[in-house]
Amino acid sequence: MPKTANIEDLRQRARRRIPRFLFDFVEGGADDEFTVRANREAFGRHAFRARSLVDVSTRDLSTTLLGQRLELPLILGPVGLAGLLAPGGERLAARAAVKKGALFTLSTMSVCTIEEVAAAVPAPGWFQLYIWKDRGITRSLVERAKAAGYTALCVTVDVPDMGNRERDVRNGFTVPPRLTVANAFDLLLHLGWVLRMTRSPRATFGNFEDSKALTRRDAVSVAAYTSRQFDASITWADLQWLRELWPGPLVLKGISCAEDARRAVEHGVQALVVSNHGGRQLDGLPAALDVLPEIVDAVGGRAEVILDGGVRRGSDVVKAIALGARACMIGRPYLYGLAADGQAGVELALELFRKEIDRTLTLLGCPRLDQLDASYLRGPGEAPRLSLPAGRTSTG
Ligand SMILES: Cc1cc2nc3c(=O)[nH]c(=O)nc-3n(C[C@H](O)[C@H](O)[C@H](O)COP(=O)(O)O)c2cc1C
Ligand SMILES: CC(C)CC(=O)C(=O)O
Repeated sequence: MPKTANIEDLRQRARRRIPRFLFDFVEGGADDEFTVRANREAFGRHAFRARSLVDVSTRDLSTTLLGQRLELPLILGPVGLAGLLAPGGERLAARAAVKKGALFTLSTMSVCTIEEVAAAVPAPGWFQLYIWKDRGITRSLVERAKAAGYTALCVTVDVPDMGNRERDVRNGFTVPPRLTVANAFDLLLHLGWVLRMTRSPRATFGNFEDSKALTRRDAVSVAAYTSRQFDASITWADLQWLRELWPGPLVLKGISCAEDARRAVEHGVQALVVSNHGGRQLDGLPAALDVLPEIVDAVGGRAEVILDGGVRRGSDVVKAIALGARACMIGRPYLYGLAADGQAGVELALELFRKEIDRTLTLLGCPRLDQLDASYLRGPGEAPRLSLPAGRTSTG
């Protein structure tokens, strides 16, 4: 098999290794997937301004995030159902993050439980919260995360209801996944995945008893399950309630305009994730990278800003940090690794990023990540657009 040179190669490996309905769940976005594509294309509108004759013989890729030192400026974003890609998927990804000096965020909607992931690593990372209509359940999630030692609560604010994921509708994707006439051939082609999953203790949302009880006969779509549970009535006022439950750092994920960024800071949020949920929620939102400068400006250093969406290259990370992000969050890139080769695949994804960030800093003439600023970029209008071959989001 040819060597895996970049994240796109890892994506191709993942595509071959898991059933189509699962790959589509990972890959897909909402409606026409305009925002999914926009996230990626935005990076091509920024070109570098490199400096020459700078001593770049040693480089420093480290950063600090909410006081924690990271060897790599990368956060594995919260991802529901990662445990369907490989048995124990969330545990494997959390271990890979620790090994490579990145940070892991566990989703409320994980297959492994809050406690299982915490027990798999020396110190757990962040816990991502979806607010349930039943506040007793929400409270219990926060208390479990606190007891298990998660270091920050990352509240996702862009899912009052699920985005319209048409690939999942078409594929009839359910939790737990079901054998149907339509997907029988797909499953037959991926017997390795079927066998691997028979070793998995569960294929549903592990943190919830009602979900754990779901059988293949009463399987539900992700949209139906979350619509029943997620609270679409939450407002800024509810953050105060969360503050009382969670004394540690609070992160808001899914901020996409300056007004909300300012409000988040006024509510004492320590970090915010500029994100459109990887284009999976409101289709038509601009690329996360395009709204980053407006948000960095609105925050004015009063909170840490993280860029999430479309990051596929080390050079993307360098561009986001030059525009004021402290770190980048990645979703699909590490899921490709997990699907392709379990923990080793996630480590490979992170190693590809590490090498690319390192090489970019070297060639850019900026040996330290913390020295990056907008002077290392030529913005849209200042430089010709860098474009990939038609229809490609990366090479490979
Ligand atoms: C399969 C999948 C499941 C996701 N589940 C969650 C989730 O449970 N909670 C959440 O806040 N974001 C979730 N996200 C969004 C990611 O955290 C992240 O915002 C997005 O993937 C970033 O875009 P990228 O995939 O281009 O890196 C999910 C994304 C994917 C691809
Ligand atoms: C399982 C889902 C609720 C996770 C999610 O937020 C997503 O798919 O984007």
